[in-house]
Amino acid sequence: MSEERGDVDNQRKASPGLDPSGAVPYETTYHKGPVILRGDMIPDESTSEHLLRPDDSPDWLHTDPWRVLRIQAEFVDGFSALAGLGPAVACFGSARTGREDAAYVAARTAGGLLAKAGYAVITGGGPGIMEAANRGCAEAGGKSVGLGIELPHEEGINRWVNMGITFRYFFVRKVMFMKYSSGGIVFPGGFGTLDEAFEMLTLIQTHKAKSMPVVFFGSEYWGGLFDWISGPVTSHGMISAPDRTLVTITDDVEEAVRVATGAAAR
Ligand SMILES: C/C(=C\CNc1ncnc2c1ncn2[C@@H]1O[C@H](COP(=O)(O)O)[C@@H](O)[C@H]1O)CO
Repeated sequence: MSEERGDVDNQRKASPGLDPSGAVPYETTYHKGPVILRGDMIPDESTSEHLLRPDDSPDWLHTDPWRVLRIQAEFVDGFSALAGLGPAVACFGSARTGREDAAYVAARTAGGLLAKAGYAVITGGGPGIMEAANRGCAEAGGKSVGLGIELPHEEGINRWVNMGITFRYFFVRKVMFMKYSSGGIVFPGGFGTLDEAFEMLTLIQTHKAKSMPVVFFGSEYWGGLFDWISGPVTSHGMISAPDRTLVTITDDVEEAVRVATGAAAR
């Protein structure tokens, strides 16, 4: 071990005549960063010995301090991978949409149009709408990004992604969606899609994020939700009238892409 260790029992050797009370100064000094320790304060085990000692149990892996480091590592990996991405639009939508579904066809078309307009497509990297948007983008030669999430029994990132990152924590992944997109297209979906769309809207509404276009594709699917938002949610004062203007609803893929890329007035 590199730290200077002394035999504690031999540290305080008598120095006859130094002090009539018999007290003698400490002989050995142990350095621990900026701290010095002497006498009984010197630990039995040096820092290096502690580091290199095999663990008795791996329980510490499940403690919050260690979890915080894993979360930090996930942010570092995400930021490092995405920092140079360039302009991008997030596409959200159901993981369950079949390949024959009209919404799949629309998302694939949108992915292609976004790539041709010079935008990367960022999805959750899963099946359904995510696969469709990644597929359209990859087919058009664009940057097709999948921000996957570790889920038991899931296949992993779809084969149309050319830059994929798998996250353990949903909230870290959400930061990546927000930080690296300048607009979003929300295709029909369930709880996951609603969560992502409303996260985006809430951050914009509260000015935690810059204002960006959010397009809901599919008026028949989303109409009921927005009738309710424009009706009871607004009349009860739960949102203000301008909040309703944060979203565009359309059935036209080209319009969805124009609005999401900021190429059309909202
Ligand atoms: C449940 C199924 C697949 C799950 N796989 C997913 N992979 C990646 N991202 C996912 C997955 N499921 C949900 N998401 C995220 O939520 C949105 C879709 O959720 P919804 O509840 O289906 O609307 C999507 O945008 C993803 O970011 C089926 O095999």
